[in-house]
Amino acid sequence: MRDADRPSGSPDQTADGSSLPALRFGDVDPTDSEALTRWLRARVRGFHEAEIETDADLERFASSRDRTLRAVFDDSEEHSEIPVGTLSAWETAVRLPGALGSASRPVAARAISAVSVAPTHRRRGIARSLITRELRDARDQGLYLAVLTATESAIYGRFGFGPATRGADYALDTRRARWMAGAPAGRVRLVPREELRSVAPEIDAEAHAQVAGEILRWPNFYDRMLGLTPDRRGAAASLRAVRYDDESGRPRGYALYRVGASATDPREKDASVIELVAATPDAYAALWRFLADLDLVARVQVRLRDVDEPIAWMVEDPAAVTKSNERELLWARVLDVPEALTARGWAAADALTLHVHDPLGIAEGSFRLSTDAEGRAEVARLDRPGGEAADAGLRLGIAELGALLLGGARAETLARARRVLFDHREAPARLDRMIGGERPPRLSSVF
Ligand SMILES: CC(=O)SCCNC(=O)CCNC(=O)[C@H](O)C(C)(C)COP(=O)(O)OP(=O)(O)OC[C@H]1O[C@@H](n2cnc3c(N)ncnc32)[C@H](O)[C@@H]1OP(=O)(O)O
Repeated sequence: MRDADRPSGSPDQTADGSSLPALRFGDVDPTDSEALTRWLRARVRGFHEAEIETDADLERFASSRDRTLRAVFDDSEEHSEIPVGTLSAWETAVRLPGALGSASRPVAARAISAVSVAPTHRRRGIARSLITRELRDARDQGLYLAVLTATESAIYGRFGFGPATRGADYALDTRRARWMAGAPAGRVRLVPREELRSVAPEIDAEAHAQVAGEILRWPNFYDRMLGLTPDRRGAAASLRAVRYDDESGRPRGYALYRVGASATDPREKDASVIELVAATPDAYAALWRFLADLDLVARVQVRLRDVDEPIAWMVEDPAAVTKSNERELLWARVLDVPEALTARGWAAADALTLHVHDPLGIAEGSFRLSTDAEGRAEVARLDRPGGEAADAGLRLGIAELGALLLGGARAETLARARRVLFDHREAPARLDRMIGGERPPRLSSVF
């Protein structure tokens, strides 16, 4: 490779271990458009997506310019300027549960995405090396949590990620929708999509504070969601936006939807909801009623909602609502146990010992978790594991702790699955009471 062809950025070191010879790990400068394009070509190749050919294709990945782009290069390749491995990372805020009854708390976390390896280089440990480095780097930067959404759920448990939120899809049969309560007093207005751009982040912030699990959405997220970016303009032509204003005229919710031919019956139409965000129960009810009342529409379909979405309780006939495709979405990886446990709010005062195993050795240890009636926790590292564990102690992996942290999994269930082991039978239930669980955590977007 000629020097001029060398990828920009600064490959930092040779790969670790003899299993990865001739590979260089380095960061790509996202402000160098040629280097960024090469990185993106590797990324789309890894995900089997269409090649990057036009500026509009590049625009699809505009958020990459604000991220740390990791790359692995193979100098023995003919086109060695194109990475054989990619990973992107950025600092985000994830919402952890607040103390009982209070708002969820945004805490800093490393978000990881775009993990891909060239089809020619799979199963040689490249992804393992990229992910392990990223987790250690995040911990060294003082972050105590890493998060991702996965394409395949079998991959990330081995790196200490636990499934932390679950979501489900719903369909409402509009012909069977008879409402249990009267219509809210506010107003639903059809608005140009551009108009939602300024209010959507505010409504999101209010709605997301009511649940754990959401991550901070980035500016380009809104532009793309609303169809305002060049690559989305065509598809956005059929996108409609509505906003709900409460009685005082304050925007409290919005929905984005499109009406199209039904997948199940060509004579009918479905409303597919791209986004429905409600900061109040009135906003939620009004937006659903608006969607269900749309002429020509036989079904309203929504994706990635709560696992116990209220819509089924709003209609007389619960069978008018079909739930499907329940699945995990956010994966959480604890990098520092005391910091992560003290960052969330707790629901009951108690004390337990946790013996945490970490296959990567990043956050391993034994800890005494004490919570008080105000929802605060103190966590002490135990120097002599075992010595203080005469009381109820629990043994669990770091992935199980990640699943429990946001309240999306129950220690009792994990104990029955033998993924949480206990000295005293009541210990898992005590941990569950401390964790609480007013509303299951939820993430509404893939990243
Ligand atoms: C957060 C995100 O970005 S999610 C997106 C993930 N990327 C994709 O789905 C794109 C298509 N797939 C790929 O590019 C690659 O196959 C990757 C990134 C999933 C894996 O890359 P590889 O370099 O082959 O993985 P690597 O060799 O490091 O394997 C790491 C471990 O994961 C396991 N693994 C890798 N892929 C899979 C899979 N698809 N299903 C189950 N296990 C897997 C390996 O067996 C290995 O296990 P071990 O270390 O315990 O023995």
